[in-house]
Amino acid sequence: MRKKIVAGNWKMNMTPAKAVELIDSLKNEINSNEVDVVVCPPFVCLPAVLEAVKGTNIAVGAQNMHFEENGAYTGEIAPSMLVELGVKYVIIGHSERRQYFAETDQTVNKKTLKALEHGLVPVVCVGESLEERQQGVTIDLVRLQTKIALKDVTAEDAKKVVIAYEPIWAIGTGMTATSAQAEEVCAAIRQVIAEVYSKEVADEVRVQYGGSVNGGNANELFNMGNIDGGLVGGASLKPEFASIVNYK
Ligand SMILES: O=C(CO)COP(=O)(O)O
Repeated sequence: MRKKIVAGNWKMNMTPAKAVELIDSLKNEINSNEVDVVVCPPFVCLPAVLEAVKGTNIAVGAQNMHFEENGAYTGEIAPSMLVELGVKYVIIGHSERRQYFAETDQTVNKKTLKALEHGLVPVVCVGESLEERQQGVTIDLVRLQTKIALKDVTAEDAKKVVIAYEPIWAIGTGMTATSAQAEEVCAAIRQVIAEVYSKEVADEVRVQYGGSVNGGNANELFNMGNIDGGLVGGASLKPEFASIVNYK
């Protein structure tokens, strides 16, 4: 049985002080061991958040990292820097990074490989735009994004990867995908993993849904057979995040 995983992507919000306040308000509400809980603050908030979550079940992720070990990449963060802090997860290839920061399926693949090499769990984001959905290419596109992200990843490593299906049209819009739409694509992601690796690997990989998840819709979404939790944006900045984690 796959353990559910609910992650909060804070995006470019919060300051270290505000981050600690949020963790303090969440930590008494989040105490179940049934769900893996992750918060992904901005880089500068990581030390404060890592300190604040000590003694809780909340793990910490980063929102991005570079695929090189170190070097002349002004403004970038290397995997070893995250590992040394105690970060366990890293979001890779969020649609906002693909859209605004020129990330491609190829850089997503390089980052996925590098994260795994460093023992970080990559949360690889895939998903279609509204135009692509209307063109009927959602499944083809998401299959391709998943395949390229996992190129050269071994079967053992692939089991550790989390895939987040985030339809771009559902992000920050309040237009959540229906549970049937989300389930269809998450099932297709699992199917392509089975084709590339095996059913055994596909059965272990966790596939999240992201896009306007909130306290009201988490329950229905997360109870679908192929949806193993969520990647939450806006609602992860509020105490509501606890009700998403405790969705049952
Ligand atoms: O992009 C998202 C999480 O990575 C989803 O954002 P919202 O939950 O704000 O729609």
